[in-house]
Amino acid sequence: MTSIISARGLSKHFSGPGKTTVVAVDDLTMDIEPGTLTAFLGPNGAGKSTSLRMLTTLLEPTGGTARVCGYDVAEQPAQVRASIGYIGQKNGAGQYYRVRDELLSQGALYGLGRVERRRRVDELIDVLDLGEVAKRPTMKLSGGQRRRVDIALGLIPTPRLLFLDEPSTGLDPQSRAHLWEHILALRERYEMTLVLTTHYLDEADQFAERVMVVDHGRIIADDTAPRLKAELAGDRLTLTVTGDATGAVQVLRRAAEDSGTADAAVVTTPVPEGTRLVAAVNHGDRVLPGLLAALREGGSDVVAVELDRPTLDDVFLTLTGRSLREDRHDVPAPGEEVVDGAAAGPPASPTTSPTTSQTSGARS
Ligand SMILES: Nc1ncnc2c1ncn2[C@@H]1O[C@H](COP(=O)(O)OP(=O)(O)OP(=O)(O)O)[C@@H](O)[C@H]1O
Repeated sequence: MTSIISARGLSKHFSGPGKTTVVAVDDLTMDIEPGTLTAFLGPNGAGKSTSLRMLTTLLEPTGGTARVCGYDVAEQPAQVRASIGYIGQKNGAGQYYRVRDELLSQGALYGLGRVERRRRVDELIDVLDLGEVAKRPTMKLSGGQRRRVDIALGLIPTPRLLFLDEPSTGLDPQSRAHLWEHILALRERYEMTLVLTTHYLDEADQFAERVMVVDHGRIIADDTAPRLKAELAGDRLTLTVTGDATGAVQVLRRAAEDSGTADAAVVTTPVPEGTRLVAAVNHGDRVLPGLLAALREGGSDVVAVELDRPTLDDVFLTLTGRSLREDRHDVPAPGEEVVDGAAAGPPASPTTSPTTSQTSGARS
């Protein structure tokens, strides 16, 4: 199948403080198949937005090449922009305009005729569940509703490929879940390819078919979430045993080694009932029955068992020695203002700017 995105050695360097260079993206090489949902997952400053901004032609790469929807991002930016949608991190709808009017203006900007424009806007209002707020000015909407208006703006020209930069950041869990329902429904309805960035481990885990883990500008892992978890982070098995735990430690260590885990160390902690033993094992569900039988045979008395499945955070921890959760802190990139709901007009023209709901000035 022909890739809808194909990047080779894409990189972006910025000038940092003094005479330093910030390598924001380093040698990004990947192919993305049409119809897939890919998530770039990584901590603040990992290079996720910069990657998206190069692929959407908002930033000129320092090196490397990329083709998006069959067009070269450097040589044919107008064609790339006409084929994609891009929803940036900031809210883009004009604060004082009513939602429906804002969407209609975007339709006019993209050259849709009056009838087609209305049809498209009404369809998006319906699909994105904006009917109740369609006559309200954007500034009177909740964060989740505004994000849905942003997405509607980005979808006016029916792009085949939609880029979303942190679509749900800052929303409460209920609004996030609601927004995701819409994103998934839109994907199905318009058969779009989606590429998004996120800090949320659960979102990448649950919704993306492919997770690209990014750290310090590089892709450090790229696979489905189940495979990343199975291959890079074992299950965590916790046993509580009474009496002398020496034999149980040996049995557990052997089981962990046999399961092929990268680190078969057993951590022991005294607890009121006896000793708690913790080890990483691969395929804990399959290991557990045999392990319990071996412990019983060896005379160990197991009083409690817990099996924790790995998360993508465990994957990140294995790869980097750091937790994504600890890395998370909301800081703006240099040169970026923190403006909640910053008003930004629609793109200057459909051929000079991508379908964006964000001010499209490059950061470089
Ligand atoms: N215009 C700029 N000038 C200098 N450095 C920049 C600029 N834009 C981004 N950077 C730096 O490039 C690196 C990658 O930034 P980027 O915004 O791509 O990260 P990110 O993974 O999207 O982070 P976040 O999750 O916070 O949005 C960071 O070190 C950032 O500070």
